[in-house]
Amino acid sequence: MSEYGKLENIPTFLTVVAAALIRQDGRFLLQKRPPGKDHAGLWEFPGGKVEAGETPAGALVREIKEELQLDLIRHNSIPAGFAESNRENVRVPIVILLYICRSWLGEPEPVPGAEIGWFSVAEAGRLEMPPLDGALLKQIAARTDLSLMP
Ligand SMILES: Nc1nc2c([nH]c(=O)n2[C@H]2C[C@H](O)[C@@H](COP(=O)(O)OP(=O)(O)OP(=O)(O)O)O2)c(=O)[nH]1
Repeated sequence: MSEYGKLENIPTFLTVVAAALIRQDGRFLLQKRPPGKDHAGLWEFPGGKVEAGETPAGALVREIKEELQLDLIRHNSIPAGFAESNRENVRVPIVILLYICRSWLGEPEPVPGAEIGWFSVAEAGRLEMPPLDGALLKQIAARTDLSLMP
């Protein structure tokens, strides 16, 4: 947490950053949220909320380190798409910015209670994911190199 505190306490939308960490075989990492958090049991792209004072790219580096013990190489994270929640049905709307990352340092290690796996777009489409992730998957699938995988 930065010294400025949580943006959740201000009536605005929240910016969330997330990464599609794509392995050489084209599969990307998803993690299953541990019990007790929002979206427990659903598969998600690793990431989290941008904190006050951070840039989205800076927040991505921090979140990926916190959640997976990986060091991202900042210039290798490419914006890949976004999704936003509908203002109805939610307490605080969010905008998720998705980046594609194809290189990093380290081996992913999930936080206690979380599970990780590597999936093609087709495989991910069969997992239980939060509603906004369907839109993110479609944007990844639009990349021809990934959409052709079984
Ligand atoms: N990381 C991530 N969050 C997602 C995805 N899809 C989706 O709807 N979300 C939502 C869930 C949460 O409302 C929000 C991310 O919040 P978070 O709980 O991961 O954020 P954080 O790590 O900063 O956690 P905290 O400090 O609030 O506990 O975005 C996704 O694919 N990845």
